[in-house]
Amino acid sequence: MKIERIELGLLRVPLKTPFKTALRTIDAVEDVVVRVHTDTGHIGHGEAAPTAVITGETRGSIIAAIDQVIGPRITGMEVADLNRILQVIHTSAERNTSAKAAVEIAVYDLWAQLYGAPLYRMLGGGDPVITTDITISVDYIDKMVADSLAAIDRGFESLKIKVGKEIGVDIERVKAIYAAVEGRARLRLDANQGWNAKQAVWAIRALEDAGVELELVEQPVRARDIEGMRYVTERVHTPIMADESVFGPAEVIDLLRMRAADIVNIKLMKTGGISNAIRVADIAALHGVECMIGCMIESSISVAAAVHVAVAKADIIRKVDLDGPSLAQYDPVDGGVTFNESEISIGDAPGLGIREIRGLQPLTA
Ligand SMILES: C[C@H](N)C(=O)N[C@@H](CCC(=O)O)C(=O)O
Ligand SMILES: [Mg+2]
Repeated sequence: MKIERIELGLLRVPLKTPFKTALRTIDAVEDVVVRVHTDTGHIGHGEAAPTAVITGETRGSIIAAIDQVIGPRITGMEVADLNRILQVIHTSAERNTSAKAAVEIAVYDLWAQLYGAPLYRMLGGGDPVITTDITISVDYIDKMVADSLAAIDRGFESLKIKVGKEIGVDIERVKAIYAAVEGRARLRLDANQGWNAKQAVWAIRALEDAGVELELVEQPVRARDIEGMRYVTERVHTPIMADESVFGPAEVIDLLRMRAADIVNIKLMKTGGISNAIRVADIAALHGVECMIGCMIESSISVAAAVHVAVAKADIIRKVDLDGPSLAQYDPVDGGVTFNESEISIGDAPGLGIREIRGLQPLTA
């Protein structure tokens, strides 16, 4: 099975409600889809989310990186030579992690198809059913309480509450949600870099003192402020999770050596795909640190790949934030992984199992 050409498309799926964080507001999945064609007629699927505020990538930069840099280098290569292809993808450019992720995911999809097995089995196997949390956007307090209760009605038992705006209001937001859902859902907070280190310690201690039980607080301070991450981690009881501070293996080694977080959030769009996601998980495990697997605003193409990784690395990846498809108005993918609110399950189809993507706008051939 040889790679013949790479086709790019644009996918737009409106969200049920605008997704609001301390970093941005967005109302649709607007991702670049990769279809890697082979001489056997098999097609591998991948997806890249342009999240400029986190990875620095835009739709244009992703298209250019794949079309002009990564694509031409892997064309003609044998899918069976997976490790060589991965090396070419990762040495073809610095950064551009979402562009690399999209191509890597498509190549892994083909590699598993080549051997006729679902991808998670090729990655080591596991129980093909997992449970995700859902994100509650930062908003007015009453709206966040109502959204949290609606999520519980949909069957979600774990809520990821976005904060990181007006710190005093953040504390009130979390107290109000906790009072409304206590005993019915676990709460995780994600400040998306919105606080500084002293503010974070103050806010988290205020919540601890008020008896609010939090499973974790994600990325309280600026991505580059690793000292700040350590400052917060050392001073609060609540576990602190690194998200934007950690992209790939090198950052996770530095961060964990400094003991600057208790948990690591792995995202394929930050690691550059599956191979480094597995490395990050293994490095975290060596440090005795557990991981979450998360996503950007992505559809069920790239999130499916993250699900396969989550299943295969379930011993280390103990928390799941793969709610992209649940936030979207519909699932544009036929086949693949089944996203049924909080429950996500993988079938027996080879690779990612994607048969068709509805509404894909072709870009190049
Ligand atoms: C969608 C997921 N639950 C999430 O919150 N992901 C990111 C933000 C993604 C984005 O802005 O696209 C996170 O910070 O964890
Ligand atoms: Mg986050």
